[in-house]
Amino acid sequence: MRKFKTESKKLLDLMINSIYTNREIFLRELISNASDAVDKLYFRSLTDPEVAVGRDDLAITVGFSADERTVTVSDNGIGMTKDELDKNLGTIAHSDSFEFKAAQAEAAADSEPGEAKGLDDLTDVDIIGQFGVGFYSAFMVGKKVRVVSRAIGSDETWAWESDGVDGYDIKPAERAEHGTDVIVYLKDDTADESFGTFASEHGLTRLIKRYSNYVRYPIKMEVTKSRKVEAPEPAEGEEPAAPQWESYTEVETINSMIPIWKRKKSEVSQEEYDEFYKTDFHDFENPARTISVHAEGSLNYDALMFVPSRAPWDMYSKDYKRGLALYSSNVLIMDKCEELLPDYFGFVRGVVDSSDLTLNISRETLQHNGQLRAIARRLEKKIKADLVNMRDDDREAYEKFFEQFGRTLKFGIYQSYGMAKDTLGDLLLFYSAKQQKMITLDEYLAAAPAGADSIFYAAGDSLERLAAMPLVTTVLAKGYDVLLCDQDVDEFCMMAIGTYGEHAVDGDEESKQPYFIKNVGSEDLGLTTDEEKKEAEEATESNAELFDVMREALGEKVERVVVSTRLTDAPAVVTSEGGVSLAMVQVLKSQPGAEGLPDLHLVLEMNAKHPVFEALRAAHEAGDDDKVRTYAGILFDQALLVEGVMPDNPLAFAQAVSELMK
Ligand SMILES: Nc1ncnc2c1ncn2[C@@H]1O[C@H](COP(=O)(O)OP(=O)(O)OP(=O)(O)O)[C@@H](O)[C@H]1O
Repeated sequence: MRKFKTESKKLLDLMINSIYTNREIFLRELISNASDAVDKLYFRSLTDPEVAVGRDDLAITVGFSADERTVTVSDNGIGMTKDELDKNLGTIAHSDSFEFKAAQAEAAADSEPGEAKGLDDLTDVDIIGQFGVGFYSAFMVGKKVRVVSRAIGSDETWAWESDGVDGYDIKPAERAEHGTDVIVYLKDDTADESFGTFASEHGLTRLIKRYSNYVRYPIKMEVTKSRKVEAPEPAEGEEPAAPQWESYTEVETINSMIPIWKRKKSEVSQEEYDEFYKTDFHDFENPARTISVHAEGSLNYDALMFVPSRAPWDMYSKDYKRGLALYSSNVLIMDKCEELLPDYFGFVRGVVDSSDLTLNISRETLQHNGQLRAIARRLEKKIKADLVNMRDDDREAYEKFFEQFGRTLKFGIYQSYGMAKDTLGDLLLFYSAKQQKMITLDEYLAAAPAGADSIFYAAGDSLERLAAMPLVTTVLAKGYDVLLCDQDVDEFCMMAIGTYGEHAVDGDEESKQPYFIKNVGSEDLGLTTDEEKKEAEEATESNAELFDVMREALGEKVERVVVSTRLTDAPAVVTSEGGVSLAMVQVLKSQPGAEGLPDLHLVLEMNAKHPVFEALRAAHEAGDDDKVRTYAGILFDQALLVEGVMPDNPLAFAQAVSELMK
């Protein structure tokens, strides 16, 4: 027996047991090797007139025997001589494929222009192997592996055999033509693992489809089918016999071969894209958008991405895993590569294929992901551009998209503390109280009165309620629009955006200022003239005694009672100082771990022109402060109710109102 030419058996052991965590990938590795072997032969046929094989003759065959517990991967590729078997399979981490690739790259660099010699000229050749370890993954599932190979142009066949522990034997064998059979003798089943399941039609077709669907040579397998047996015509008067079925076998190509993402967009119909999306991403609806990218240059990759029509049911659960499927040279590396998508575009599904990636040894994780990050950045730009197109060219579709995924975009801004606002800000839609439809921030600004320097919004839990809120109606009455925000994330998102775009100050193009995003319920909107402010301050002062009584009656609930500058119809309103609005506190309260909430600084603002205010003054002047206290409580509670907030003590409110009715 020959010993493995590696420093220690430990390396092999380590490899089999630790590098690959996922045992089923052994088939992917063996098929990739077979694909490399046929690719090499094809390459040889292009340069060596002695080798007469056509591309159509080349194939990979997968077979199994349930009784003998074997899985076989065969190819009619380049094959290996006795020496090559020894060198390639006897030395761990020796990759002939890698050397082949390097040699071709060198040839390409040296060749004269127009001289088709290097691998780069032959885009039809695409070698997958590079580390010289993939083959050994067969020992993760096999107790013995036998490789029968005949090199092209040789009349000798040799069989390499090993149990993957100490070493291997190479002995003469028989094979009709050039190529290689790798026969894996599956390990015995254990209580935890059933290796036998690999030796089944279902098990193998599943793995081929999953990992090797886009290998560019046909992967053939004998599959069992059933057909109806032609029954003889029943004799006169006889009932026709029940239909009989028989099973038969047929060799089928299991993989689909041509990756749809490598085809030019102009050559693929939308129906084909839709079918691919629905089959591969298990959706029953067509995608809302299809984004196909073919990049050549410093980074080479193909990407095919889809925006689903509907958010998957688990989209907003913490178990949802974002990511694009990552292929390298047509072989699946990873189902969901998170690094390829930012969180806020996590709803995008799709595939990226790049032969440029430096894969680490197990191909399951990527060692140097600088390239990956560069691809991710470009994909992000593509997705953004596509969404902008949809927003501008197909507004109805965009609004549907936003209904499904707008929350994700808003979270993206909030979670990035506003950093992502340049990417996402112009994609947002909010309900305009004035225009009564969904609009973008830019559309808000375009319709704003001359000189406007802010974007106003109101947050709460229902659009109807928000539209009727005095805080909103007064701003509308002044000719400004208010964006009505009814999602829990809205106010957080607005605060994270903070400012948006910019405008010239007093017509001076040199000095630009951003538009401030302001909550009508918690910020000075800058809509009051100095005179109005002064008037309100004086009115507050002259009613100081009355307001003291009211404030005391309300205890801790309010910081101050003042005359409002913003009210038109309503008798009173509750606003908040310090940036945290009433609506936001409601959202925070509903979250788990709501303790430690920021202190609210509430202000009861009174409408000095409202008859209720007159009634309060009259009661106070008549010395009836009990009435003042009751009214203060009712006013405060009803102002909360108008904003959709439940008073602390609804019963007391109801009793006070009933009392008044008597
Ligand atoms: N079916 C095959 N036909 C011809 N040569 C093969 C076959 N399978 C393996 N080899 C040879 O054995 C070498 C080692 O294979 P192995 O799978 O361990 O590494 P690799 O394919 O080069 O790299 P990787 O670890 O990235 O898969 C290959 O480079 C190739 O030269």
